[in-house]
Amino acid sequence: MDIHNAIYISNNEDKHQLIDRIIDGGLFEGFSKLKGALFSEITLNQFIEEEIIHEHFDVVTNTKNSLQKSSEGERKKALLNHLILQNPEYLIADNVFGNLDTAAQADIQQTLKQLSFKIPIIQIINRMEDLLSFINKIYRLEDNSLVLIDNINSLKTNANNLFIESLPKHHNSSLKPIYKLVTFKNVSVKYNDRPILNAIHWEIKSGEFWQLIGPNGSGKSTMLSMITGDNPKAFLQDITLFGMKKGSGETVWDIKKHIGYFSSDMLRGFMRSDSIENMIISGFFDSIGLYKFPLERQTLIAHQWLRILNMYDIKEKNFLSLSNGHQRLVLIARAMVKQPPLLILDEPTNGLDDVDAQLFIQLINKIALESDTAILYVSHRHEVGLKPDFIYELVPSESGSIGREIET
Ligand SMILES: Nc1ncnc2c1ncn2[C@@H]1O[C@H](COP(=O)(O)OP(=O)(O)OP(=O)(O)O)[C@@H](O)[C@H]1O
Repeated sequence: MDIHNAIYISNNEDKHQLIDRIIDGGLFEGFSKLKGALFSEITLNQFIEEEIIHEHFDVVTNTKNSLQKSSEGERKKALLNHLILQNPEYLIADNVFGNLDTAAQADIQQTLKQLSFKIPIIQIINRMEDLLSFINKIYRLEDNSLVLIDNINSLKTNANNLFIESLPKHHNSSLKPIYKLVTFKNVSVKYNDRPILNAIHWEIKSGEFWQLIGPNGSGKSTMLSMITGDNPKAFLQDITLFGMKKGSGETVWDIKKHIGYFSSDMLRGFMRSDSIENMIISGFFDSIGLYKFPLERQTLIAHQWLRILNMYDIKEKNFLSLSNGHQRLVLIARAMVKQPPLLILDEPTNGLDDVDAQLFIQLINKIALESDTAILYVSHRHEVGLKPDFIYELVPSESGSIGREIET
């Protein structure tokens, strides 16, 4: 019946403006008269804000939790069901698979396919592998107009190896070397009597590169929050972090000084205007944006990172003027300047386009190869080119997820 369109955009394009133009009917004729729905993280964030302000929730998840307390996957499924119930006359589907595991992807794909028999769907994509099977036409934006793409392969680009400079040599003498960074012994967690993690035994040692995988809701974020010190449930467990037994009087700062952290959510709502250079230096102070005066040594290390990223010449530029992909590279440098024993990357490529995702992966592999920092990379997506040493998988069961190490 209907024609289903996709628009391929890079991280340099203004997605909000694009969505507004679709809704106004400026890109596809007749849409201004129809009632549309937007399946996007933009809509999800609006509902989450509503929940916070009004303390009631409109969108109900499978587990009957609020969106705030739900996993990313649960949120997306709940949002799509909610939107369909509003009987839209067309749907804009943006970053459909971001943060979804394989089973949830198949589920959402199936729901959208059913919907495509009834209403037109416009998909906004920045990863070609995310293209929905029923899409008839693919466009890209050129000078604000849509240009039809005849050959998908013409979009495939290779990010060349751009990070040539070596990483700064070891200099962080304030932390004593620790071999076992994270030890979980028999860790089990429940929320409201619902078992989430079941007897997890896991260890991350110095310099190791781990990927943590598991379907939506299996407890990956829960595991991370117990490492970063943000989850009170960790106090009841046998967990040792950076040589300190959990609950032995350690402060959150004792833990955080060992960790560099990046998540694709970090910049949500970030508006502060600061230079790229200051953004990197702020990693020494665990702030986002610079509020203190740096030491000369700290500035020099930040300059080394600017050269690695090929951004030295633009170091005075406003961080916010960079593309989303380049902002993430800067935030990795920010997380790395203090040479943390552990770098945590939580769904780091969510929302990146193909080229920027390749660049990002290159930088992470380089850090794994050239530094003593251990890496914990949490993601559903199998990233082509990512080279972890070990994979830890959470496998859900009635009595909570069990963990196992699988072949890389
Ligand atoms: N504070 C909380 N109160 C109640 N339930 C919670 C809370 N935090 C998480 N949960 C539930 O625990 C389960 C595990 O959530 P978690 O976010 O750790 O999973 P995940 O593997 O990170 O999922 P995703 O990949 O979808 O982000 C989910 O079912 C979630 O709804």
